[in-house]
Amino acid sequence: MATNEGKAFSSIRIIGSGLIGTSIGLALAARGVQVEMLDLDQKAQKLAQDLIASEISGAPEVILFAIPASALAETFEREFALNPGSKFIDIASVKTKPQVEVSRISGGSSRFLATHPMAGREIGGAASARADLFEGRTWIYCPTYADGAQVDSDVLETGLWLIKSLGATPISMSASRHDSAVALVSHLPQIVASLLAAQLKGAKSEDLDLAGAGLRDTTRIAASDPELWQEIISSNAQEILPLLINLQNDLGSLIESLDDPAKVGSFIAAGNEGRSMIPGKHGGKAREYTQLPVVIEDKPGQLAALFDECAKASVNVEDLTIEHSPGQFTGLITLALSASDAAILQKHLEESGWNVHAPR
Ligand SMILES: NC(=O)C1=CN([C@@H]2O[C@H](COP(=O)(O)OP(=O)(O)OC[C@H]3O[C@@H](n4cnc5c(N)ncnc54)[C@H](O)[C@@H]3O)[C@@H](O)[C@H]2O)C=CC1
Ligand SMILES: O=C(O)C(=O)Cc1ccc(O)cc1
Repeated sequence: MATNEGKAFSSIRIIGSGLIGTSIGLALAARGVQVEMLDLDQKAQKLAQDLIASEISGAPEVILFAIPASALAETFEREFALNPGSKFIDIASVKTKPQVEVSRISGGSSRFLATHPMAGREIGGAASARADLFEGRTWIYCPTYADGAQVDSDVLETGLWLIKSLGATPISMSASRHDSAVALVSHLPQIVASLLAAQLKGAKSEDLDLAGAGLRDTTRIAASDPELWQEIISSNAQEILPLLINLQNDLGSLIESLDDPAKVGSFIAAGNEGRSMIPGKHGGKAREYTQLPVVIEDKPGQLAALFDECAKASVNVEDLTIEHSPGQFTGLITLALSASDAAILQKHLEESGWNVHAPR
């Protein structure tokens, strides 16, 4: 069925039974799609297939490549020759290279949709897979090739259905635009996290014992797979290079200015500015919410009671954070709401005797 939600399908072969392939397989099987998992590594394939507990009958309607981009050309060529009636999708982290390689194969371009879910984890493998990995995330797709060729509409509609049924938001983009955007928002952060974490080599363990959330937050993705990332960075080097040169210049300026407090402050302020530009998890412009702090007692049922008050006041809580230290008898809940809802809730909580503080 072709609708504005895309074109549903009933069977898929997923080649690559790692983090992304297995996550897609889990989510599709939960929506009733028959899923066959393949992998060069028999153990990975068996684990993924056991987790997904599904099988296909007949030729797959869709073949999805969840493998490193370096393996795509050969795998696509083989599968395309064997399954001329199927539709082909990939999810690799770079998009120009797969499109160029597929377009070398006669008839390939129109049957192949290059896509990239902007979601993942730093730990690969089927064991890390999650069916909800793509919920609320953006997922880029590239319906047009650099030479002007177009992906067939049935392949496109099928890809859109897959993306939407996994809870992601599809974003259409050219492959070159994609590669330039992800150089900044994905590849540069990976490089910086890796460089930062590498500075810890040889550090004293008693120093590392002092590490707080800041070091963990800024180095989480430094745990990523070197083989996968060397390939991503090498194939997008052209887009990454100018960003690294900017970074090198900024680092050089900081080194020159370390004894100038005003200049050091302006580096930190520039970081505040950049950080504030990162949108919410659904993509799009960051929305400013009003933060309403509420101090609660550390006893069972307090959080549920607070949500009950939110329901009574008919306000919509957009987000919340909880700060609580072990041994402390209170916890700080910060609710994110629209400015008008924050004012309504503040009044309601004050009248009901809650320890609510001024919104900010
Ligand atoms: N890790 C992440 O967060 C994200 C990764 N991606 C992309 O997804 C793809 C897969 O990445 P992960 O699932 O993280 O890696 P992974 O390492 O968890 O899984 C990759 C799997 O592909 C298999 N494989 C490699 N070559 C193969 C071939 N020729 N035929 C069959 N199987 C083959 C490997 O044995 C492995 O099981 C990569 O292209 C990556 O750039 C995209 C978005 C996010
Ligand atoms: O773990 C994270 O936060 C990531 O950002 C993972 C990731 C890795 C590779 C991609 O192409 C997209 C996303």
